[in-house]
Amino acid sequence: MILYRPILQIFVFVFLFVLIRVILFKTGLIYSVKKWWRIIHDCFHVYQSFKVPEFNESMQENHLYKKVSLYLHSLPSMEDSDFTNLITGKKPNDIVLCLDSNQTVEDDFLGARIFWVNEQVEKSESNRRNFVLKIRKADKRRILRPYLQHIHTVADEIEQQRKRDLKLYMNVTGNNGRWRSIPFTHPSTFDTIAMESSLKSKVKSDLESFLKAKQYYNRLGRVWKRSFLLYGPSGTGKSSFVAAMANFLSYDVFDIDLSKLLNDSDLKLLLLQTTGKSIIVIEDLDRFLIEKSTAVSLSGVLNFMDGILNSCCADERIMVFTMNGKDPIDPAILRPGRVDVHIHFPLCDFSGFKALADSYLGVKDHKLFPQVEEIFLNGASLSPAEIGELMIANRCSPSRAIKSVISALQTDGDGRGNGKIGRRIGENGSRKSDSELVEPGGLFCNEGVHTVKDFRKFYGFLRMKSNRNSQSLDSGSSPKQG
Ligand SMILES: Nc1ncnc2c1ncn2[C@@H]1O[C@H](COP(=O)(O)OP(=O)(O)OP(=O)(O)O)[C@@H](O)[C@H]1O
Ligand SMILES: [Mg+2]
Repeated sequence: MILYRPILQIFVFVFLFVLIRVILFKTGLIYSVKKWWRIIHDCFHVYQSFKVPEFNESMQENHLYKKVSLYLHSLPSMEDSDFTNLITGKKPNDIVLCLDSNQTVEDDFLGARIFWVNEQVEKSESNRRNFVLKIRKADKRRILRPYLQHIHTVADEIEQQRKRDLKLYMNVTGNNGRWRSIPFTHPSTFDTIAMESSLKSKVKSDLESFLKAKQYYNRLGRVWKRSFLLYGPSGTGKSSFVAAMANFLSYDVFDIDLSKLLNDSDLKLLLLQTTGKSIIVIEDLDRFLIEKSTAVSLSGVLNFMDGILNSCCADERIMVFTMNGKDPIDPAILRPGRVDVHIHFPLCDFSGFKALADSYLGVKDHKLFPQVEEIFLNGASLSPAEIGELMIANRCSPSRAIKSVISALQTDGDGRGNGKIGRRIGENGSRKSDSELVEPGGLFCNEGVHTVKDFRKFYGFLRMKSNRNSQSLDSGSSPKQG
């Protein structure tokens, strides 16, 4: 009888509605309901799948795979997944979400629902990974292309952001083995370095295969590190190469200045404070070893090179040592295991000159090239830094730039390629005072530096400036570059 009364009916209805709502939301049953609803709904739709494999048929990396991975890991819906992995990020306090194998992530684009499955196929020895995109056939024509474009854009932005966030750490005297960091903004990439292209590709694939070899190193009982020795005369691109490696890997750089360390334990302390996914650099190691201008003992350096100190850290480390020459160095220091990859940075030859002319002057061929080639064949050579600066100084006129390189090769560069001269820029004690006389503004077009002597003054000035910068790091000056 009571139920027939309309007011009570409404009251009971509202009460039940609120009760069901509270139960659904409080218990999380709403998610199950939504899921079932979707399953039923999907029965009335036809889906189409697109696979994005990690490698193509010739086992080369599929760049789209990396972009999709970056994109998916940035989706807010990752947090709403039923199951996902939590791992530590690049910085010690970072926790990032990481897709689990066969996990499905949902995305919305222009009103269409899209599903991504992180597929892992275990085939005998090798693990194959794919992302599978599932999209309704009805939505495909409308959204597939713009959606893929959207992924490209977002992934590129994330990549840029990551690069922007890279840090250059330097050790500072009297700071108890502590690091000081500044943003790492060095623009050098493997593309901007004039070097044999096959060597560049080898280094890139060496780095990539090292990054994937964590389990392999573990199985062998080895610390997951890879050491590179970059050696060659001054101004041949060693420091630029380190920067290119960091940009390629998106790794932070820890630049250890041995002269600022007070003892071996300082070095240990510094190493223990480095984070994973980083490049640890010691520049001019030969100078420290020969001149003994550091308080760190040889065994301290060797322990560092062996990776014993790094063994407490599971994350990968790349170590890079630069030297002007490895001849005066005890071969034990450079034995395999301590240094895995040796890369020689020679003075410029004709092909290096052409690469520099292409990037600095935008000139692929020129009527003066045969003359330049002949001079190189006669054994003349200059460092890429010297040639590069002459080109920058005369960049408004490629002919004048090439002529200035020719005259520099004929005067200062004669025989350097044969090691007859081989003098390092900066060895000359009077260089600093010379360099102060040069106005950097005077380098530009028309008033350019035309001889290698002028250039050396300028280069000395840059080196001196960069030294000043690194000394005044505490006051937040720009990073040491080059
Ligand atoms: N192979 C190269 N390709 C393009 N640019 C180069 C190359 N080598 C040197 N340079 C240019 O010359 C300048 C000096 O190079 P860098 O500092 O890398 O030389 P380096 O070998 O580290 O010298 P040093 O031994 O004196 O430290 C940089 O501005 C860089 O752009
Ligand atoms: Mg250098």
